[in-house]
Amino acid sequence: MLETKNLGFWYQDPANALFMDVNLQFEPGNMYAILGKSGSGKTTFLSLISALESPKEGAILYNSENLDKIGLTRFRRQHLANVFQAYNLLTYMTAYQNVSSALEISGVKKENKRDFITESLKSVAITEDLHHKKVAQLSGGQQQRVAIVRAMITGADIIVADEPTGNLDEETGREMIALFEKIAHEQNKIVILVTHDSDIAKRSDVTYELKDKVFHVRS
Ligand SMILES: Nc1ncnc2c1ncn2[C@@H]1O[C@H](COP(=O)(O)OP(=O)(O)OP(=O)(O)O)[C@@H](O)[C@H]1O
Repeated sequence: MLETKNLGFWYQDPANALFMDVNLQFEPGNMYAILGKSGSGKTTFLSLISALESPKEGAILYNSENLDKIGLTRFRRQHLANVFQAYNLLTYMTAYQNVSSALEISGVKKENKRDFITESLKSVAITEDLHHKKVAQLSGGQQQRVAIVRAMITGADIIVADEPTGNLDEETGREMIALFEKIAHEQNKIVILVTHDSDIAKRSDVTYELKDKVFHVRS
């Protein structure tokens, strides 16, 4: 479980803290949505639980251990995968090569790497005719799916994404949400999505809304 304990954060001035005393829990098997007005601090919160920023107050624990103690780099490499808004793909490489490089970077060993990559791409509806196309030639939704495969195959138990449906049409956005849901429910991962998309909030298991510096649980 990932949890925050009395977490507080500000950039320059403590008097202008984005949030204080945040105590939230994120459990495997659930998809979480984080909502809030533009500028409220959602992306900042995601940076904190992704160990890209350090708390100004309080702590973030993973399986009861402080991230500082686990080591921020180690936590990021072993436990967390980030699906960035810009998809974080190597655009000059093919879909297949992108997944292959993610395996190499994360140090995950697979006996039959070729089959594993092919099946992983097929599992998110990237058909075989697309596997050897450069990702720059794929549609936004297809690129997003390749980015999700990259996140899935690293073996990370926590998948985070900032506005994963932001650049997609409604139908592709819905497919993406279904995919994240599947990762949470079938692979027992913690999925945390920052979003303005009310469809994601409806489909998520738990929604936290950041309002007036406080996270509210929305049912
Ligand atoms: N590196 C930084 N240094 C100083 N202030 C920052 C920095 N990054 C963000 N901010 C400020 O912190 C506040 C929260 O920003 P953040 O990006 O977390 O909000 P958000 O809720 O994700 O917004 P949006 O929905 O528009 O993406 C904003 O007022 C922003 O200008």
